[in-house]
Amino acid sequence: MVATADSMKIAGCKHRLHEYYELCKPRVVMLIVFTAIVGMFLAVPALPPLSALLWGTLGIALQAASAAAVNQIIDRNIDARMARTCGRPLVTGTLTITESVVFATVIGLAGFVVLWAFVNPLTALLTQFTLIGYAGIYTLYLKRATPQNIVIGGAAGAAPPVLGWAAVTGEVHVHALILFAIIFVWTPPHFWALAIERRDEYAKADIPMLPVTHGIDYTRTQVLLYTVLLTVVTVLPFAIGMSGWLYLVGALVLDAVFLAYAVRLKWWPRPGLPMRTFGYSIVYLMGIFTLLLVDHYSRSFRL
Ligand code: HEM
Ligand SMILES: CC(C)=CCC/C(C)=C/CC/C(C)=C/COP(=O)(O)OP(=O)(O)O
Repeated sequence: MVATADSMKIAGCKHRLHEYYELCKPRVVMLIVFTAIVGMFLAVPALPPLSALLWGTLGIALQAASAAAVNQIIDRNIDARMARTCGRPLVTGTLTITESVVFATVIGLAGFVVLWAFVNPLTALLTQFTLIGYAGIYTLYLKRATPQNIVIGGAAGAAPPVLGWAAVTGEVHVHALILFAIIFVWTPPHFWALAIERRDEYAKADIPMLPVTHGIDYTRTQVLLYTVLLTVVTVLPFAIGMSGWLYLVGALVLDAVFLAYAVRLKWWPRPGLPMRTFGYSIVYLMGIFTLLLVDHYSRSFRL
């Protein structure tokens, strides 16, 4: 009997820990942190200092997780109205608002202190602005105000490689801004592919996402146009000598597949294609940043 009560307590504890984990949007944050780490490695010809790498990664991850938690606190009523998000901890009530606010504040402050004390003030401040950009400007205002919400708000999601670069060098380099541009232009096709699939849910929740305000066909056109622009932007690292042939060839293959998805979505749409395009967008971004990294070291060490 005692053993059963204990094991129930442990199970309850594990469940709550899992809910805090979900509050951080862990899979999105992992990809965000990956792009920041690539920014750190690209910032120097050899290996970045271990201290900047470890503390920088920890600080950026804590602040990104805090931003995601604040997003869920602010959006709890919207999340409750959409099937995709109605299982979130603040909607189901497994976490209270107070618990979530305390959690988001503690990890956000911890992230800021880590960056300020062990990395550099520039990275701490830029990461804090990024948090405010996503949790404050995008979530609180843009998301509810304009169908261009994710184009403007995308700047926050695109900042992490710049943060990683700044963590290692203490400056914002033009090469870091090219990494920013890649994620910035990638965000609309990433999100609008999903929004096409979830159009009715956004309409129900009164969120002016592009497929709700301008229709699905117009959104498909925008996905295609941004994917074309993305192809151009992903050639820039090669064009300015930041990356080599290995990167260029790999990036063009990834671009060709993304374009094929976008073209099919526009002229040969069928059920399931928007979600497959969305899924591919994630593979694509991981692929582009992995190529940048591998190409960088293949050139540094003349592999
Ligand atoms: C304003 C910018 C962005 C918006 C509006 C957005 C929107 C979304 C949405 C709504 C989902 C949830 C899909 C679902 O629940 O099925 C999602 C998933 C995802 N996003 Fe984004 N995203 C943005 C930026 C980013 C950035 C910058 C990254 C990474 C660098 C990213 C990586 C991911 C990943 C990895 C997933 C899959 C998560 C999972 O499997 O649970 N997103 N995005
Ligand atoms: C380093 C740092 C502070 C980074 C912060 C940037 C960050 C966490 C960006 C996340 C992008 C994202 C998941 C947007 C979706 O929000 P949504 O509200 O439209 O999606 P939802 O409906 O799934 O909640």
